[in-house]
Amino acid sequence: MADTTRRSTRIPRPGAQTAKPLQPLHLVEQENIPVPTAAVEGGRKRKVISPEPATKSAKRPASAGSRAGSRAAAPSAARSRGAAPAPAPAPRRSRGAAAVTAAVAAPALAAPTCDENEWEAVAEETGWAVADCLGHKLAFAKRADAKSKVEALAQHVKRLRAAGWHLHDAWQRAAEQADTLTASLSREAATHREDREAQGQALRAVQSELASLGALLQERDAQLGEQQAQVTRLQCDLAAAAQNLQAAQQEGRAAAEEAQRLREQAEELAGQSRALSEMQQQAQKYNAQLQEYNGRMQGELQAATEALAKTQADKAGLAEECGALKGRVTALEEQLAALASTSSTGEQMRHSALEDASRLRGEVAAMAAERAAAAAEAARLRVELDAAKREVARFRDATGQEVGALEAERQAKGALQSRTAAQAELNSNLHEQVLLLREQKELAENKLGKSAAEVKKLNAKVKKLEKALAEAEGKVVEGEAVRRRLHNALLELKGNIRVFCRVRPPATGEAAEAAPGRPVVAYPAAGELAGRGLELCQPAAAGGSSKGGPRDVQAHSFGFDKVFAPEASQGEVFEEISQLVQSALDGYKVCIFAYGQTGSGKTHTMMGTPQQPGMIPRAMDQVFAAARELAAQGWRYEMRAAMLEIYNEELRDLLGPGPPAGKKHTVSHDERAGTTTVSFLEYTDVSRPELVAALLEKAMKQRSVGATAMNEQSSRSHMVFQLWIEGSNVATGQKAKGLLNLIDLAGSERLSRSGVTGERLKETQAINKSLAALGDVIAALGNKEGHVPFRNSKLTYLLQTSLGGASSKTLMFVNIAPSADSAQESLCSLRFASKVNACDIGTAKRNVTTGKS
Ligand SMILES: Nc1ncnc2c1ncn2[C@@H]1O[C@H](COP(=O)(O)OP(=O)(O)OP(=O)(O)O)[C@@H](O)[C@H]1O
Repeated sequence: MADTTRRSTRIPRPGAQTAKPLQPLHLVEQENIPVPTAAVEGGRKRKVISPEPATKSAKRPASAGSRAGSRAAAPSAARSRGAAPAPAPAPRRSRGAAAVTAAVAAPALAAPTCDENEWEAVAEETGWAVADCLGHKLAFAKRADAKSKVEALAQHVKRLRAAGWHLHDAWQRAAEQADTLTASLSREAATHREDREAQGQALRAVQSELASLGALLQERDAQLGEQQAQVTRLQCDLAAAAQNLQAAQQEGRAAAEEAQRLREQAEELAGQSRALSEMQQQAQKYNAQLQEYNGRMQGELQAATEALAKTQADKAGLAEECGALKGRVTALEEQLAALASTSSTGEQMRHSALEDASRLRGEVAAMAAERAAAAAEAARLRVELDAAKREVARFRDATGQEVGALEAERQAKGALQSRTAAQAELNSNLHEQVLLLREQKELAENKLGKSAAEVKKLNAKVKKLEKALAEAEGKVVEGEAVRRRLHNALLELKGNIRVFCRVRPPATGEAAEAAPGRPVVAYPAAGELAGRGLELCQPAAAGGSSKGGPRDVQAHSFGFDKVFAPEASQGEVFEEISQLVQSALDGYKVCIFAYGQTGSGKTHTMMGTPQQPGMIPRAMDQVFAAARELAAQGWRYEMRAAMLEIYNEELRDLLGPGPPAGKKHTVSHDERAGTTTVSFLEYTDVSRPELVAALLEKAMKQRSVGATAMNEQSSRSHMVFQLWIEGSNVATGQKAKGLLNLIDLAGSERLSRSGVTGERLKETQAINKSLAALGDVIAALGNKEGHVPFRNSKLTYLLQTSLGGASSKTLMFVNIAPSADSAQESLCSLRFASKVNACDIGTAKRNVTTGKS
């Protein structure tokens, strides 16, 4: 960390460090104002800037006076011993050496004849500076006499002695101050080391906390994912169960309806069955009656048939008898004829025959009567038979009808019985079905009950999961808030003004060595400055020569928040600023500048090329990607972009047509809302990432590009890219308004080196003025001054709300060319950047934040 410059004669004036505002150093050098050279030119000079020095410097004259008094006493004592006047004291080399030199040199200042105030009298009298006195050549008038010559000589010697003592006093004061400064610097270095270690520890703690938080977040994300998948599965199951339940309910309802219908049918059938049973019983009764009647009829028929057969047998007997009687009559008539023929005998015989005949006639008559009676009896019997037959026929008819009816009834009964059986079967089937359905119903009801319980369980589970989900979401949101807080704390810990140095690769033909084997830019590979330190070697020619003779190279060490060697890719550089870009999404106002001499790689860093996109396109990609990621947590973003350049202290819109003729862009601030508006500036909605590339291309084409001696494509204007980000979280109601300013500053260059005249000279002067104004603003902010000179340039006025607010974060890239030719410019840029880097360090706010974190 020690300043390796060998220009040890540059002893700072006390109090100059804080009182002097920052300016680009090439300007400082032009003004020839001594610049305080601290032990380390770069590096963060924590707690250097404080209001204290002003008070100290106010008190200083008194102590200086007392020192002057004590110093005056010593030479007087020496002079009183008559010692010869001492030559001007030699420069002090070290603290110990100074003490020795002071002790030894004082007696050597032999008896001067003038005192401490003598030089002031001489200066007052002559109006000379010490150098004038030392360089004054004594000249005598041609005719001057020896006395006047001696007097003049004595006068001159007196003045020289006074000058000598004055120089000696000045040297001694400087030596004392150097001692004090060295002591305070070493104390501060120790404090600084301790601070840095403490901050390093805090930073490591925060980083590990961040890492564990990140891991926790990832774990939570994974758990959330699993839970969501589980919820989805359960919801599917639930839907399926609900469908099953619905189907089961429908089935149940249908089954109940069917059961009801079957029950009704069964009841109807049971009624029918009962009616049929009654009918059957009646039919059986009727059948029995019919059978009885039939039996009776059969008996009667049998008796009638028997009577008929007897009557017919009687009739046949009568008919036989009648035939036998007829034969006997015939035989008697023949006998009578035979008797008539025999008269006497005949007569007698006739008589007897007559008698016989009359008896026979009687008998025949009796027999005829008998026959007639038999015939009558037969006729009666015949009538009776007919009647019986008719009765039988009638009975038969009746019986047949009855039998038919009975048969029909029997058939009906059979049909009824089979129907009853079928019905009974159906009934039993239905009964079985009813039982089955009842079982099914019970099952369905059970299932329904189970499903309802399951649904209840699932609902409870869903509710639990929803709660867990809400909790997890809450935790994610909380995690996001914690991340934002930690991210902010980390950035604050790192500093609200941070400086990165980037060294571009040497161009073809560019000499990158200050001396053989000594590269112009070297990077400490180990120690505290590894990765963030840089050593610039200035070739002798660029550094000038010293009084002590020609020197070879001058080495200057610097430390920043990060140093990127030429091989660092755009991606690696962006990685370091991505957190800052994220801050814009979190509602911060972010400014990222690229500062450096012409051709040092500012535009390459900010815009890049299509193959190697720079910070602006990468920042846009990140903003869109992060906005997409945050959408899952309910964040919605609206983005508007504008691009403008500041050329010769005038604003020009790079995306729109600009103001109408005769008008100019004006910048106005709304202090309360913390917003800035530029009149006639086109704000383009860039909610779609694909619009950005076209916008950037359009802007780059419009940007003023002119040729200078330093860079063929030198950008002579400051280019400002602004992205307004408005986010709102529908879930939490949070709102964030961020602004991202990405600024490619115009190339800084010393007028003497750029060799420009006319318009270019005017441009260069405007650029230098606005860069100096930027330095002033940063210094005033760093010193917590009451007045910050934002209005001194259009650039600082435009960025007022982004640079000065409590929620602003600033990063400056200092771009360096590695060539020997550019070493002086690089030194100026690095010194400017070092002062910017030192500005915000050691502020109360930062310490409190660090303590908290
Ligand atoms: N990191 C790098 N890697 C490769 N090439 C680079 C790098 N940085 C710068 N260059 C190249 O160096 C040249 C000058 O760079 P650039 O134009 O970015 O400088 P500048 O600082 O913007 O200059 P000016 O102020 O004049 O605009 C360009 O050709 C650029 O491509």
